[in-house]
Amino acid sequence: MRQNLSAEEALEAILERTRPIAELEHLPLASAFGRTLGVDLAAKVSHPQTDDTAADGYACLQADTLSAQPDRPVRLRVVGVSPAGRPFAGRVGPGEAVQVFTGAPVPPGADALVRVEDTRREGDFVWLLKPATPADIRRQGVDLMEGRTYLFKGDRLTPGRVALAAAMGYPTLPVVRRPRVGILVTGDEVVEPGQPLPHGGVYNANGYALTGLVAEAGGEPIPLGKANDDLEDLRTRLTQTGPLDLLLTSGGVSMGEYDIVRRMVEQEGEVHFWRVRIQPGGPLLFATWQGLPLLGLPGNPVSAMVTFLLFGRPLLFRLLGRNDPPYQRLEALAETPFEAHPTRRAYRRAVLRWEGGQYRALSTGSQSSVVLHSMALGNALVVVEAGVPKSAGEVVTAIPFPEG
Ligand SMILES: Nc1nc2c(c(=O)[nH]1)N[C@H]1C(S)=C(S)[C@@H](COP(=O)(O)OP(=O)(O)OC[C@H]3O[C@@H](n4cnc5c(N)ncnc54)[C@H](O)[C@@H]3O)O[C@H]1N2
Ligand code: MOO
Repeated sequence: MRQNLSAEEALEAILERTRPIAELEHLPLASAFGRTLGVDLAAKVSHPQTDDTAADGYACLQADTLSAQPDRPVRLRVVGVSPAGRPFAGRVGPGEAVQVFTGAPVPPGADALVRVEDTRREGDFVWLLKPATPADIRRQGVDLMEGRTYLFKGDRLTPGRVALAAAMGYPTLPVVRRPRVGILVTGDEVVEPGQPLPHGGVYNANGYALTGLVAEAGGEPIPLGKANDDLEDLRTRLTQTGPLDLLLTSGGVSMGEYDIVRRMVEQEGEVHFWRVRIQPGGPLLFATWQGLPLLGLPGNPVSAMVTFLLFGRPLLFRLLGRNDPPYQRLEALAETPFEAHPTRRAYRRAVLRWEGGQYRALSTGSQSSVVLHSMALGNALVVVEAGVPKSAGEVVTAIPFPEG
């Protein structure tokens, strides 16, 4: 078992043991938002399918119209009308024009367009007050070329990408099956909200934090309830589940004799690492137990959430095969000091706001791992390297919390 890893070493150890899920599901477009595309997708059609018009007006031969001016308009004979979806069947010849509407294919023979506001209609004729130009012709394939790949395996399906898949002709999309993530909280003292709180008890916050974080990261949260500080209870709850891709536990990973998650995986599994040089989240544990990866998150609510963001979310992204980074980093101006830890990298909770053309980071106050309200009040972590405190006015690196 490796111990006291840096955050980078811990992340690498997790990712090198995690393979993307190969199973795909085929979903209708409207159900695919937020999912991860499972294959590269090539356009089934070109868009525009053929050269078409970008404006309402008259299509004609540019050469006929070069001398047109408001006081010396050029007259053309209108030989047809073509709305979008109804191409003109004939051919435009010299001295002729076809009235077209936005999205109509450019009539054969025509090479330019004049907008309707630059014309005057008179019966079967139209007066052009300006020369026609090709500027309002949209070229075939300027958006999509048939056969070319525009969406890639691992792309998160944003509204723009689902719309593009629709434009490319796909009614359904192959998406990666969501990772099934079992979530187990541990601790004799942990009580469900709604129950009376016994002396020394604490309401289960972590189970809900992790359910939300897993769903937001693209996983399927599977709550496994709570195990008491008892090996048998823990084992039973972790085995009475359907198939899972990952086990997340909260609590029971530090030094105490009741730290049963750690004891169980030490006895019955393979511990890949325990303890990372970060704060909060120092006691983080990663193991394989009964063939399943198990990420043992520390019980303090802030520690559980921060370690999920830094390690659990990248693990889920790897299972999904996602292309985008699991979290962003940006620079911000510290508005308050951010304390360092002497030997570990600290992740301080902060309120990040955009003002005066830059991000500014303000500490949420007490940085104790028990202060869960710092996660509700704050919207980012400020990274403080070991032994290097940040003063107000310095530039810091911030990791915004993912939306959702
Ligand atoms: N002697 C040492 N003690 C501790 C160390 C250490 O290095 N040496 N590390 C401390 C750190 S740092 C952390 S973080 C915690 C992590 O401990 P565990 O993961 O074993 O967690 P527990 O002891 O079970 O619980 C810690 C804390 O969190 C509360 N908790 C637990 N589950 C929930 C839940 N579902 N919802 C809300 N709150 C929860 C629990 O009541 C405890 O207060 O260990 C330190 N100790
Ligand atoms: O690291 Mo513990 O995670 O400080 O509370």
